[in-house]
Amino acid sequence: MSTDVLLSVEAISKRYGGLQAVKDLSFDLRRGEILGLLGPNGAGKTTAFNMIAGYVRTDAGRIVFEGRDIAGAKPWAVCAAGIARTFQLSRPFGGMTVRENLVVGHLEKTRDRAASLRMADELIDFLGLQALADTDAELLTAFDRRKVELGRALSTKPTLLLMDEVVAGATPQEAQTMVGLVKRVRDRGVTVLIIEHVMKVIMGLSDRVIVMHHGQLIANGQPQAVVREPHVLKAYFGDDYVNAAA
Ligand SMILES: Nc1ncnc2c1ncn2[C@@H]1O[C@H](COP(=O)(O)OP(=O)(O)OP(=O)(O)O)[C@@H](O)[C@H]1O
Repeated sequence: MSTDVLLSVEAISKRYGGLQAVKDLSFDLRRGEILGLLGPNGAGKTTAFNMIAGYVRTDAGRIVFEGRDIAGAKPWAVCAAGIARTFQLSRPFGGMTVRENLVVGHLEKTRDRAASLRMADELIDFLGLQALADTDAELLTAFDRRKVELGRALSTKPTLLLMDEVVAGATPQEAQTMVGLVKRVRDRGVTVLIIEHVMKVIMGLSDRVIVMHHGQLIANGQPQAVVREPHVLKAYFGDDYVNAAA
């Protein structure tokens, strides 16, 4: 892993009416790392994520990607700059096969149909979806739809991939498969920022984790060390847990 900073989030904030969803959030993402974003429900993770992806406008702060401030850029411009995302709820295009779903994102960038088809087949192999390549994506299991979702994000050839809860509702075996896939995504040279509730998954996957609580960053470091910090335990489990553990 290099120490080269790919993304620098600098004091971003977002308020919804009386609620400060994200407050002065700053962190760096190094090229080639898998960074886990943790935090209890309502901590502001999805809002922060959506600000980076251009789906939510920042009230303040800068989001510097490859040296350029992209705060306020529209989702398509963020994608064109090299940032792709997956959604919590996978929504492949129905009425289109798995292969067609994977062609679309790439075709938008290149307009080269032959190259897009080659790339789709390469992604189908990568994701282990060979047997389902010609199946309507709407007919897939929830987990296979998630794989297609990942494939669609990868089809745009991102430098940075933002992943939102990729193992929600998955069986332990499926979660294991997804962890392996995300590691191989990184091995392809893609940097990953991942929101995940399942602690075991994030611990096994992340090079580093950051923790949000009430819209603010409360921890940043090695997964094993961060989850032992008393204020992180308190944010997750409340005072009783910390007192009981003491
Ligand atoms: N569009 C919105 N309008 C008003 N309030 C919002 C909006 N989006 C999020 N919020 C509020 O902002 C706070 C942060 O929400 P956010 O979804 O970012 O948290 P989260 O950490 O992703 O939570 P979860 O783990 O439950 O997905 C919450 O209190 C939420 O209710």
